[in-house]
Amino acid sequence: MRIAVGSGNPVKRDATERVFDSAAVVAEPVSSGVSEQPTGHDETRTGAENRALACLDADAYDLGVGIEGGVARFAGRDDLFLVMWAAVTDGTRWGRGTGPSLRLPETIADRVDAGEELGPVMDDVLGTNDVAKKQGAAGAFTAGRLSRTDALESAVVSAAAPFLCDLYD
Ligand SMILES: O=c1[nH]c(=O)c2ncn([C@@H]3O[C@H](COP(=O)(O)OP(=O)(O)OP(=O)(O)O)[C@@H](O)[C@H]3O)c2[nH]1
Repeated sequence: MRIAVGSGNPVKRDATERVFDSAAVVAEPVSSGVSEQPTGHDETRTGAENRALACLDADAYDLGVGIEGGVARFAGRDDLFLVMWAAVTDGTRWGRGTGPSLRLPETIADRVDAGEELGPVMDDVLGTNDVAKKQGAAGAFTAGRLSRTDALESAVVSAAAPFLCDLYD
């Protein structure tokens, strides 16, 4: 079984390795086909699906895993959340799932609403470099209690459910 994860970001590979046999996981950086900072669940989910399919096809893998971070509001509410979607496919069957949603502090939400990408905004606010490849916004907002790898692991294992449980067949 060979499994591709469609990103060069090490936290996405780590999250995928926690769910599947780690020796089988290969990082394949691919395009998400959506904007750098996806907005809304639909665009974020589409980015995860595009990555899963693109990396599956990159080198005849058995499973492709796509992970996408985005920002989204819930119906009728003003506050903006960091959300994360994962998709898993073998080319025929699909699994999709989300990780936790974390409310963005207002000053950060305002900058993302104005068009900035969350990762660079977080680096600017925290005085860090590439925080999205380390603890992530999730780690910063939870004082290290929930790293980005932890959060993305939840999304990947949720998306993997149809490949883990025969009730979906
Ligand atoms: O889901 C997340 N959990 C986090 O804790 C987190 N911290 C920062 N970000 C940022 O959210 C944007 C979209 O993420 P993203 O998945 O499209 O891209 P990425 O740049 O991280 O990786 P990739 O494009 O190389 O695969 C990017 O600006 C990331 O920096 C997070 N996203």
